[in-house]
Amino acid sequence: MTTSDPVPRVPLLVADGLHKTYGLPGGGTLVAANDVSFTLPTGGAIGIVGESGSGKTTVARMLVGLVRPDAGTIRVDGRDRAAGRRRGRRERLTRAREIQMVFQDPYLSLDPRLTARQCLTTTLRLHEATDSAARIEELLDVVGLGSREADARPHEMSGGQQQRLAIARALAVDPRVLVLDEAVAALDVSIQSQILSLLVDIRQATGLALVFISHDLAVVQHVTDETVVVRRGTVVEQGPTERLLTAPEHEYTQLLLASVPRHGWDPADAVRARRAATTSG
Ligand SMILES: Nc1ncnc2c1ncn2[C@@H]1O[C@H](COP(=O)(O)OP(=O)(O)OP(=O)(O)O)[C@@H](O)[C@H]1O
Repeated sequence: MTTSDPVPRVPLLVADGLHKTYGLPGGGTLVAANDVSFTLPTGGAIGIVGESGSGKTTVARMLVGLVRPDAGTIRVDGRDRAAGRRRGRRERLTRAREIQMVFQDPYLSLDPRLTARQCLTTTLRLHEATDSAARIEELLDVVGLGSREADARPHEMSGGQQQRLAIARALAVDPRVLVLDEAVAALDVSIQSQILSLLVDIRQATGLALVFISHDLAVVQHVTDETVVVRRGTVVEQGPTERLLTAPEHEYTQLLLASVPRHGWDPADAVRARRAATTSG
């Protein structure tokens, strides 16, 4: 795995000034995303990192169209994703093909009644794509699922196998961008690394661009070139992932880094970093 492979510079995805405020049940409002902007080149990979509640999922859901921004635009290949919102089924399918999402909990996102093969067939038919046996075998092969898993239902698979199927389902429609929201957070570390290296391989083989969302800077480093650090809905730092890991400028990024357990790690460092980040607001 490497974070230094050259990527083409053509902007594929441009998120500009995304803003989202939620109404709270007891009255009042909460700003979950405040002027969030970033650019993803064709075949690039960007991380969105922050602690729980920092607004990462809100940004992910805006990208795929599950949450409507109050302000801001999302463009893929220069085309505003909000433009086709009110049009028909074909337009919706086109939009879905641009950006696909993989969620944290594959079990909840998969239909429990369908085998892996049936899941992929259903997705391909929905998108009016070729649902040939060869295409399904190809997708299963890309994510490393064998013939046993092909005929298994989600409850007969491990968490890692379920997440592989969720990735295969997302890839089935040949998306330009894959958004992964805490996609490895629920998996144990050895399975996490398998899925991360699978993503790196897929990106290299297909030129698929990735938006990789995680609370964990250590995880993001394996798959991304650039990272956006979000705190309470606001971008506090953004730059090459390697630079953020070696020379983080903002106290909050320093806190995230200090919180990653590693060789010689002292939890007291994380406590000190949190104190510094809290003092700085
Ligand atoms: N539908 C909603 N209505 C009201 N508040 C919401 C809604 N969705 C999210 N929030 C709030 O917005 C803030 C950002 O939530 P979001 O899920 O985007 O953060 P996150 O960084 O993805 O956190 P996590 O990693 O825990 O999922 C949180 O304070 C959350 O409670």
